[in-house]
Amino acid sequence: GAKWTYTGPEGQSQWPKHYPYCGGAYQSPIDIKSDLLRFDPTLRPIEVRDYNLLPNEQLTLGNNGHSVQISLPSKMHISGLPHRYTAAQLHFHWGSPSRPGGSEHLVNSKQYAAELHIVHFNSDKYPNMSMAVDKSDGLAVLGVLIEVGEFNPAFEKFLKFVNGIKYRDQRVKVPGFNMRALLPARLDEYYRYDGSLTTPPCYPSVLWTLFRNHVTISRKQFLSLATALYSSHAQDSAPVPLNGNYRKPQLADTRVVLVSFKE
Ligand SMILES: NS(=O)(=O)c1c(F)c(F)c(S(=O)(=O)CCO)c(N[C@H]2CCc3ccccc32)c1F
Ligand SMILES: [Zn+2]
Repeated sequence: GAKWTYTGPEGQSQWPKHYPYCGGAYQSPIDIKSDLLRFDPTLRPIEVRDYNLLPNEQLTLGNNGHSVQISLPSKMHISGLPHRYTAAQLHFHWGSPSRPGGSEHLVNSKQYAAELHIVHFNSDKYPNMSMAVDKSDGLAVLGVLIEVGEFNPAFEKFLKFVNGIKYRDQRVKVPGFNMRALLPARLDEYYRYDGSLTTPPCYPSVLWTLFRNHVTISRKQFLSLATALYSSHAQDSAPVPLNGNYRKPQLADTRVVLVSFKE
């Protein structure tokens, strides 16, 4: 589609001009405030299946100009939701060295340093992401909030290759690793709400699961994410740094955020 950015003349306030859903209802991310929460005892622990990839199962790590993404094998999936959701890709949102806040979801107006999204599609009903992406029951995204703190060995499995994908449309193969290690320990504690893609075309097609507990990466790891990448092509004369790739919180309207945990 047409080019869009997070700031500037094609920035997020302009997205609805070319992508009408971006100005519509059920938009993500949101600021998850206490007064929106409702405890739901029927919310089961998230069960991730076949997330433990072996080194010989190579993954494609890429810079798509909007984020750093890893394409995921279709054996990876979530069970325990109303339908089976098959993994498609994971990507990140982060801030910049000068403004370290870069998560998309906020919790009681606290913005974290970064956020991981693992995108899945409803493979019970749709053959692939493209057919699922604009359906109200099409997608399920797992969100993990990221803080700067302890070094994270799981993140290092791909962060050590980011210098090979500095520019838009560059891709490298990386050895598979245990994707479960990217998630927090407790998969039974999470926020759940109906929302959208946080990038154009902003389809309201996402069942959001944001884990209650954050994970950490070291300052050095954060800086490699926030300083290594460009949203411009290698041959472009003016390199455009890729950071601050997060959408601002959208109106919750009448939406309730279900929580799987008390207090
Ligand atoms: N925050 S989010 O989860 O809403 C979200 C993104 F923020 C994001 F950047 C991407 S992207 O593919 O890296 C770039 C623009 O689509 C996707 N990609 C999705 C949307 C469309 C599509 C098609 C195939 C594989 C993945 C995706 C995404 F679902
Ligand atoms: Zn995302």
